[in-house]
Amino acid sequence: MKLQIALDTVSMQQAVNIIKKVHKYIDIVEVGTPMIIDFGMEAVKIIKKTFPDILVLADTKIMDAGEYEAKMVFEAKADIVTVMGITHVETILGVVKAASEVNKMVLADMMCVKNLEERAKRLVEIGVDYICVHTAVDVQATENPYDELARIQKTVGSKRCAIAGGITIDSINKVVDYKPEIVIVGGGITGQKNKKEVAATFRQKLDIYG
Ligand SMILES: O=C([C@H](O)CO)[C@H](O)[C@H](O)COP(=O)(O)O
Repeated sequence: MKLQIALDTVSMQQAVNIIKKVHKYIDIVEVGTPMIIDFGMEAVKIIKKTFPDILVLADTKIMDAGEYEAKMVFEAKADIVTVMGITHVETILGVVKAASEVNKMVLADMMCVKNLEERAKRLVEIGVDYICVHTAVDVQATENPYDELARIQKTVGSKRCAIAGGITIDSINKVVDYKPEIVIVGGGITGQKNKKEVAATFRQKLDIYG
């Protein structure tokens, strides 16, 4: 399992400082959607240049103009781009086309998708690399992604699963049994005082379960 740290509501300097602290424990850095709105693809370029050995995911949450927008993301040297699983197949096909041309990857964010299993199968068929169950920040007070993880793991297998949305060191035990390929943690690390120690604990948990 890969640990992805989501950097959402931080400045560029804060982002670099956090990555320096947790670098040895994480596999993927997510340039979160708020950072992309704030800094654009410069955020991706700076992080990729500063930490060339870490995979960078740009959480663009593409909904339209899939090929065009994905090309911009890969030109900025991101390794993974996100597209909304609920959007048109044509848009997702465009994102997949852009990724395949540069041997990069696509994660589909399944937020708000109702026919989860059916849609997940279709997206894998058309070339999406990861299917991410995701509880939006705005509804985390009442919802969580764990039931959807169980459903998606059964549908597409652990290697194609990703999960995000309010995961903490106290809730990681609800995740590891399903062995999702990518475990995405934002506030569960960035919102903690002892970010390095918490990241190390997440790493230890994921490594125990494989
Ligand atoms: O994608 C995200 C959200 O939509 C805000 O952009 C977050 O990166 C994702 O939810 C992970 O962050 P936490 O929920 O704080 O773990």
